[in-house]
Amino acid sequence: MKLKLDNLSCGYGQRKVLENISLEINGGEVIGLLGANGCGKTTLIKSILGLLPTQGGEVLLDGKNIKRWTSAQIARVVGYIPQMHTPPFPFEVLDVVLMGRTAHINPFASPSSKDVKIAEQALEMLNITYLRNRIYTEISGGERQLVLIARALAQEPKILIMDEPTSSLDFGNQIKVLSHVKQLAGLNLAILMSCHFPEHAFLYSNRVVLLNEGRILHSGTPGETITAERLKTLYGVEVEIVSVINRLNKELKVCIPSGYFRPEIDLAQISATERNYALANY
Ligand SMILES: Nc1ncnc2c1ncn2[C@@H]1O[C@H](COP(=O)(O)OP(=O)(O)OP(=O)(O)O)[C@@H](O)[C@H]1O
Repeated sequence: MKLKLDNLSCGYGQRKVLENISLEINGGEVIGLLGANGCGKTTLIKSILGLLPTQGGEVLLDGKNIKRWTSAQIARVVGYIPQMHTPPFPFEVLDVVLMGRTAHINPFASPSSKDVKIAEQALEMLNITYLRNRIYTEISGGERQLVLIARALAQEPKILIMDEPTSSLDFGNQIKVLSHVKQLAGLNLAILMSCHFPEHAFLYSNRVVLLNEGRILHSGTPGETITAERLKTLYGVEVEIVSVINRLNKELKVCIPSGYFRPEIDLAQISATERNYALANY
């Protein structure tokens, strides 16, 4: 299944946030959406999902304008993991995950034992079976994030859209979740994921889209697209991109801030203002 954005413009009321966004996502691909706070990542995601009216252009799902798909049809193929989610009722975790099955269940039917099994498998896959009977409103932000990912997996979507899926996860869970995302792409899911870390995009995405000043600054493979110069344009900081070889002899790229962390500076050799600046930014 393919998701295509054709010259999409989006924003709020009269206010334009993004324009001329054209992009294609195919099964088997992970696309990383990178950009500074407020550049429009969530706005784009909400516009794709029809949660925000578009201001121009088209969103095409398998070649058909998404406006011509019913919400039930969309829910059967597109999974969405929002940045934050506060449910109005204190549901049990398993019930939250079962909500992912809604589009597959007849309107007045209860979840079948097959649905419960799929929901339990999703919990198991993310190693959070221990949360099964906990109350969703009484677990941590990171745990909720994992539950939302389980809910999206239980939905068995063809396209998965994730808004900063690792934002409240600890270091280990970030790696586990992103590795899992990559595995899902291996099962032919098309995945669009906004993220704040270029290194995550290097490690887990096939393509990267850089958003800046309301447009796509560049898109392409992570290696070709994420450069120190473009990160400076995006985030306003100097970084060095360094290649390292891991123990499996695979080349990995890491981004190291430069200009802010300068242990080589001899504090005795610089002015008081420079010293204060260096110490403040150490
Ligand atoms: N409901 C809204 N009404 C009007 N403007 C909004 C609304 N929500 C967001 N904006 C504005 O739209 C712009 C893009 O916001 P958006 O949330 O898409 O950014 P983002 O890239 O997802 O940011 P972050 O990385 O901080 O999550 C920002 O200038 C923001 O202030």
